[in-house]
Amino acid sequence: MEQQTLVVVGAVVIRDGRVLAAQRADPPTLRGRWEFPGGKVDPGESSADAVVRECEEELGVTVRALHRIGGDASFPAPGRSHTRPAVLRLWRVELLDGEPEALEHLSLRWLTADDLRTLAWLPADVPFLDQIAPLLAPGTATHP
Ligand SMILES: Nc1nc2c([nH]c(=O)n2[C@H]2C[C@H](O)[C@@H](COP(=O)(O)OP(=O)(O)OP(=O)(O)O)O2)c(=O)[nH]1
Repeated sequence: MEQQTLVVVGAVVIRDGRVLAAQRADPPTLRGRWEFPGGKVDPGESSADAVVRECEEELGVTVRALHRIGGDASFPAPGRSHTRPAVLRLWRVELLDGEPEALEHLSLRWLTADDLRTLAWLPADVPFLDQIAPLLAPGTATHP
């Protein structure tokens, strides 16, 4: 039987020329790697709704989904979902209320264009960096 694709959404939050990156706490194999905050789309949920929900759960903030950035990037599905195809889908979001906090991550950083390449990203995120860099201020952040 054909398996339904697992869609993971990531939120691209940009403020003052910097994009928010989040450092994973788990699972142990991914701990310490960087990603865009987000997670799996629930059955029957739109990816836009999922990115809003995940920002509330993981960062404690209210956002509005604006538009997608790039296409779907395939990656090996996590954990017990490994027999299903999986894709990462990024949404640019607008921060409406709250200050992002690392409620489920090890840490958060606001990155300039030059900072972007210095982190150990999850592999599926790397192809998106070329599309995100032009949206950011150049230079290295003095306040990580
Ligand atoms: N959130 C997020 N996950 C990513 C990115 N890139 C990437 O490969 N992934 C992978 C890591 C995980 O294997 C999977 C997302 O799983 P997750 O554990 O964050 O999902 P979730 O928040 O729904 O968690 P859970 O309910 O299953 O515990 O997608 C990214 O930029 N953001």
